[in-house]
Amino acid sequence: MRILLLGLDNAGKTTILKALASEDISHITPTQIYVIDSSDRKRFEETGQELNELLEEGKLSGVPLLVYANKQDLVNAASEKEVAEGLDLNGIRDRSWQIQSCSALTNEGVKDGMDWAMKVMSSSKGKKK
Ligand SMILES: Nc1nc2c(ncn2[C@@H]2O[C@H](COP(=O)(O)OP(=O)(O)OP(=O)(O)O)[C@@H](O)[C@H]2O)c(=O)[nH]1
Repeated sequence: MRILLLGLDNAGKTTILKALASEDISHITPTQIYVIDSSDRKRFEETGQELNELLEEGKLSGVPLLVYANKQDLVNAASEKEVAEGLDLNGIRDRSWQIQSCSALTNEGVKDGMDWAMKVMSSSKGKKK
């Protein structure tokens, strides 16, 4: 049971981990979770490039991807749709993926992302070697 929690510096990974610590995540299997600081638009291109490199990593091939559009509590946060467009997520065709807006600070949306991860992993159980 493994989750990769990735993202640029300052995206909110540690804060999401802390938010998740109060949730039951004992049933999660390999899922890639990518964290975006939705308020930091000038780094969308950089974070998109990093994500694309990860998607090309052979060891992560086919691994479901959850993108947390974090820091939604900030007034200047980009919406889920804007983040998806900024990172060209609609071009991802080789795996299940989902974007989830959240605020690790207020805990909003964090569990919804995990619920998706659990659902997608339980439905793909047995399909992987
Ligand atoms: N407003 C707001 N701030 C957040 C949120 N999540 C994280 N932060 C803040 O953003 C900063 C970076 O958060 P971290 O959780 O340390 O980010 P990280 O991705 O672990 O950063 P690195 O250790 O640099 O890789 C901290 O000041 C957090 O308090 C959020 O949802 N909303």
